[in-house]
Amino acid sequence: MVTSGILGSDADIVRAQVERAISEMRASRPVVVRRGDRAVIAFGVDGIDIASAEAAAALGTAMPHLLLPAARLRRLGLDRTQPARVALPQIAAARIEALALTIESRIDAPVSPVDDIDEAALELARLALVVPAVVMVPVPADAVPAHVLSVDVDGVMAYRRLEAKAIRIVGRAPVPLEGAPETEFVVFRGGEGLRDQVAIVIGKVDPAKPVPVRLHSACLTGDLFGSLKCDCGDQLRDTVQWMARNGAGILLYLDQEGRGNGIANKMRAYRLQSQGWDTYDADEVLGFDLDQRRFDFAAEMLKQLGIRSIDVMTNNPVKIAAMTEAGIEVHAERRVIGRATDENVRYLTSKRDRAGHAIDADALLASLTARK
Ligand SMILES: Nc1nc2c(ncn2[C@@H]2O[C@H](COP(=O)(O)OP(=O)(O)OP(=O)(O)O)[C@@H](O)[C@H]2O)c(=O)[nH]1
Ligand SMILES: [Zn+2]
Repeated sequence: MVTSGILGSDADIVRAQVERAISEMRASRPVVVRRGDRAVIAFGVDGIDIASAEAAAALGTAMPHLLLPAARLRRLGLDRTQPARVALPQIAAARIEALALTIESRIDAPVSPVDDIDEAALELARLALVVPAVVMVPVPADAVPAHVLSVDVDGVMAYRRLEAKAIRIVGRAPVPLEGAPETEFVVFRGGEGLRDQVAIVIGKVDPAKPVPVRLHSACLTGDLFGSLKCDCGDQLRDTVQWMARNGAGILLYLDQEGRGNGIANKMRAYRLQSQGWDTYDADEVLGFDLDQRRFDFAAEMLKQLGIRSIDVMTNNPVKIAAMTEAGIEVHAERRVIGRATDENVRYLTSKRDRAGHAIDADALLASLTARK
């Protein structure tokens, strides 16, 4: 049913609810996740207020549980590919922290499968860029306090897909760059969590031919500050210069810091890395899988710029597959390699070995040795 009201159609209202729920979760406030007459009060573990979780438990009739993603369960010693629940007879802060966050913990109780409400709560945590671990307190639907925001399971699960299409241009202007004077920045709003995404259009792009395109996920440390821990800054600048020299291209600068985990979680992962963990294991300790990113909204940006066929500049097979799946023809692939440093060699070889990136790590190592 489509009705017209102050907030728009029914679909617009559902979208607004999900966006508000993301904001609540980021603020460490509880959210009610509902389906029909089932209701569960969800508390993201990141910044959880134990007193309010206890107050919610006092309203409940069923035992609360802690929801953990597969990556975290693996770190706790279980061979899992799906999330699971652990019963919480009490809302005990120390136990929740041990199960959800502590490095060297082990699972301490049997786990059970998740349901649709659990899946939606985990998706909300991911959209909110908080650690994907959630305390779930089932309550009777009529016991839910009016001031706690409610969100519907189907709305949450459909959100990313719908939002990818809802992206739109909100501003554009010429921004001459060093070495690429004929450049335009085109800002889109939408996609995951309504963030702003930027297409940097270099030179005169001809949509009738395959266009050189790089999808570049934001890396504050590498892109802006020249961090030695990754190769992002080199990839960014080298691509822009290459496009300018070769006539034209588009760099999509995507607000997906930390492989989609957000800057706070990337710093938590870096802290673990400084204690010896590799880039993917560090993310797993925090409950994240290899990569949280989706690129469907990036394909939509290209379509709105009139681009249908691209020469993609990446080493990442997931980016290539995502373009093809979203209906963008990948005419050719070009690799983008930054400088090897003592600090990023392990990161680059991990990307090759664990995420299948097309990185010639032997050549990188040789270039590192040659420079010494
Ligand atoms: N979680 C996490 N993210 C990282 C780490 N190092 C870099 N990143 C992020 O990884 C992403 C790298 O983005 P890209 O260079 O566009 O993508 P890619 O997957 O490396 O693929 P390429 O196109 O081949 O470069 C950025 O969002 C960085 O912030 C890390 O150690 N942990
Ligand atoms: Zn980086």
